[in-house]
Amino acid sequence: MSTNIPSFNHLKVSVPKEFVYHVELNRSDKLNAINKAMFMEITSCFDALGQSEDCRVIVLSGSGKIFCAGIDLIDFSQKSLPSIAQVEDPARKAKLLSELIKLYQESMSSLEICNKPVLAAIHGACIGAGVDLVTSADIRHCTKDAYFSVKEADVGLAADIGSLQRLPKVLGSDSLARELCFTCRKFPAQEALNSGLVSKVYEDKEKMIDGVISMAEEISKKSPVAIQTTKASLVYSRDHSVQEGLNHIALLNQLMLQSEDLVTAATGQMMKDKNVIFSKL
Ligand SMILES: CC/C=C\C=C\CC(=O)SCCNC(=O)CCNC(=O)[C@H](O)C(C)(C)COP(=O)(O)OP(=O)(O)OC[C@H]1O[C@@H](n2cnc3c(N)ncnc32)[C@H](O)[C@@H]1OP(=O)(O)O
Repeated sequence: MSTNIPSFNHLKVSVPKEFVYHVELNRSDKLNAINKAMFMEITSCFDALGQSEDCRVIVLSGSGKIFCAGIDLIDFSQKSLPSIAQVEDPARKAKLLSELIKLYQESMSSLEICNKPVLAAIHGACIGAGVDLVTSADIRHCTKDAYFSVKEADVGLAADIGSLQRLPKVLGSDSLARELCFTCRKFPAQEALNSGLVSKVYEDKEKMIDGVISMAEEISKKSPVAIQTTKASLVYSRDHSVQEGLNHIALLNQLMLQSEDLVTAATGQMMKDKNVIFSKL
């Protein structure tokens, strides 16, 4: 299997199966707290994997004790904010803050913008920016010891990098989303499963990683044209009317239905062939 694996300081990228990339948050000594450098690496990583024809599905997990302890509070409060605080003029200060927020937003959104499905595997705890990150993923599974916490209000800010926008849509309950955002309470695995935040709970991390990689492998064997177009349509349709979504997919498929993948896949189905090979995309 010929693969191009990007390397980063705070992310570990591996290829457990052909076309399946595994991205691990890799700052376990700080419980994978996300500092500015790591925010930027997340953007670069998902942009690169979105472009790579060797990558069809991405698994995202955290190394060490927990999935993610949120934004790196030391980096944020002792480096990023003080450097902006030195600027006196409110308009110029606001411009710098806006750039910083947008940089963090872009990082979290890079999972959603990425044209490959992103499967998040969450263990231990998923706090603050961790929730922003996983609500931007396509599929979430967790271990039975996992909990989630929209922690921003506890650290004195309104969440501004995705949770307030995506969580209500993921949960389907505006009341529950507001409860979690206002109280910052721990939201345990079983409740996350019952409310649809995750779609599967595993006994432990090892079983979860095996299970999620196996699902990723299953998806990776399907037509990349079909999978990437399906993601584009699901993401678009979530924020548009049914008719706008239908118009969008009609436009995409007037192109994609011309792909060789349609004939290859349909022939494979008719022949009951489980090992259909699709060209790289
Ligand atoms: C523009 C703004 C954009 C985004 C904003 C996002 C907001 C958020 O993300 S809000 C959430 C912030 N995170 C937190 O409030 C969690 C803080 N951490 C904890 O509460 C605890 O660490 C814990 C997760 C409950 C785990 O506790 P424990 O098992 O006792 O481990 P610790 O000894 O506390 O931590 C080990 C080690 O990690 C460092 N660390 C943990 N969390 C963070 C963090 N968020 N930022 C920086 N560092 C963190 C902790 O300091 C320890 O480091 P040592 O060097 O070993 O002391």
